[in-house]
Amino acid sequence: MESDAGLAPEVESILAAARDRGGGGERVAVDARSLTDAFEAAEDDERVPIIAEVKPTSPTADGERTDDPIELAERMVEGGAAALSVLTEPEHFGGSAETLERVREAVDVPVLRKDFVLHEAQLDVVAADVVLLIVRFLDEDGTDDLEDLLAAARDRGFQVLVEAHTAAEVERAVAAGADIIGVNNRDLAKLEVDLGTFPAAADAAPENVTLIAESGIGTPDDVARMREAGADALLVGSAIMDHGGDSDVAANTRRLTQAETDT
Ligand SMILES: O=C(O)c1ccccc1NCC(=O)[C@H](O)[C@H](O)COP(=O)(O)O
Repeated sequence: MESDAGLAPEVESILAAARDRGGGGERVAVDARSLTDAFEAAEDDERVPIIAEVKPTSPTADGERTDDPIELAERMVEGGAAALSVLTEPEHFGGSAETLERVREAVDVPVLRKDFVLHEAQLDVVAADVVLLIVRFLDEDGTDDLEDLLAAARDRGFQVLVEAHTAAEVERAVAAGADIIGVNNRDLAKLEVDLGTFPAAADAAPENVTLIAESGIGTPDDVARMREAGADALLVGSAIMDHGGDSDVAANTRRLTQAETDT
């Protein structure tokens, strides 16, 4: 990859580790649980479609959550999560492929693999229902192209969440053929969160794209703001995990999944 000028040191470190990480071995073949069906089921049940993230820690977290990730995942589903996201990045987020595998066995909702995939071989690490591809970190020297990775992921049976941060990146994702696009409110260059990001970028996506608002969402008011701006679903980590605390992740999830029904 070219120079990472302008990236926060933590992000440079994440990308350096991702470049060094190899792939799995055997080619993965997935019979994926449908993410859009899970969102529809949540809507039918009057739950806000939330992807709750099992994220033991992160460069911006206030501490670590050391409870059993499988129990956390099960409690998130009890709280109404339509889907789960599991960090598999080990060095900065405390994740692992093994955790994802165990979570996916323990729950029946779709599971997103959250990692920094730069090369096709890195898709062959673990079966998940959805994989993440981040526009900003692809199409650079030393990484595979977004289009090629999207096709390689679909060939293996994965659904693909393509992550953007600006309207231009949403357009890039659409041009590459993405049908599920996340707009990250966290600027991955500087690690700053601005909830104005999703509303500013969402209009660049056509109607037929499933749009997910990511990061920095913590309250029912934040849920309302993202939904009014066109979010079909929301990805929430820190506010549910309560890093450094020990609050009930089922209650934390329920507060957001019930945001449109509680008065
Ligand atoms: O969360 C971080 O600190 C972080 C740092 C560097 C790169 C990526 C990072 N997060 C990835 C994510 O997109 C979030 O885990 C996800 O959207 C949930 O965000 P939040 O609800 O704010 O925990």
